Amino acid sequence: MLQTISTSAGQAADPQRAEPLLSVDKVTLRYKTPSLLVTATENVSFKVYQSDRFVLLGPSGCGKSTLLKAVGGYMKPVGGTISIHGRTVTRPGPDRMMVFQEFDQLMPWKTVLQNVMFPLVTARKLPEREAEDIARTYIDKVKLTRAVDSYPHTLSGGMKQRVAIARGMAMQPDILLMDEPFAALDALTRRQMQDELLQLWEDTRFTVIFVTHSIAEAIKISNRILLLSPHPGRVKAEVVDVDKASTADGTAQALEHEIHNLLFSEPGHRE
Ligand SMILES: Nc1ncnc2c1ncn2[C@@H]1O[C@H](COP(=O)(O)OP(=O)(O)OP(=O)(O)O)[C@@H](O)[C@H]1O
Repeated sequence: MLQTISTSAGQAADPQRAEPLLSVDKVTLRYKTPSLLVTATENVSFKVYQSDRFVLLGPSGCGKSTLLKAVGGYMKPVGGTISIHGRTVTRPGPDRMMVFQEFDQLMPWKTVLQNVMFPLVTARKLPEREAEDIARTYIDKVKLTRAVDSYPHTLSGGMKQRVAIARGMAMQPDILLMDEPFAALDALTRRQMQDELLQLWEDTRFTVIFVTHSIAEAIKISNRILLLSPHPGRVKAEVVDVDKASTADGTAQALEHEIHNLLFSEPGHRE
């Protein structure tokens, strides 16, 4: 099992899949505030392939969300490049849809159907009829058929996250970017949503980058995990073939233990 962990700084390549969908190459990301310059990530490299369930994992402040924002095109690297299908990312686009942790990412004055249709009509410029058909398909996939005409304030947190996932997936992006989408849910709903996400993946084999600071969630959701250390975020190791490890008896716990040690092994570090 331990051979699935590579400490070669996010460069683990899969010879079976030569062309990565996304390449993050030596990326440094900084925030400028009036009083200081914060380096969120430094020299981070990784590759994401078609149908990967790629997890960015690390303690609070290691730059997971910042990396996701940069892949989304909302932030420009001060060093390095991010490219999709070989084209440098310079701005947000419908090829990268984001799902956030917050439950208020839906438009409260629109129904579930209207929320899911919105980017299809505005960004993809689809006719209403076609947008509605696609939206209904994805609303069915996330098991919200009966709530299609409901407004967000009448839905539970888990249902709202399902709508956000349906809205992202309906756009059929190259990559779905998920920033701790289940972190604000209760433990039971969270587990249920993880199972549903995996079922959706079995169904459509979409490519997803998923941010979490839960090691157990990372192991359950992913096929590959990038481990980041904080202040500034640097690649600590990459775990490949996670799905094989997590389905073998007792291996998931051993892997969880191993990842925990890798992430929190520095002297004096607190979780
Ligand atoms: N808008 C901002 N302005 C200045 N600094 C920021 C800003 N957003 C994040 N940072 C800093 O950048 C670093 C990385 O933050 P980021 O939110 O990407 O980490 P994270 O790994 O996603 O953390 P968490 O798990 O707590 O969400 C932190 O030191 C944070 O304080």
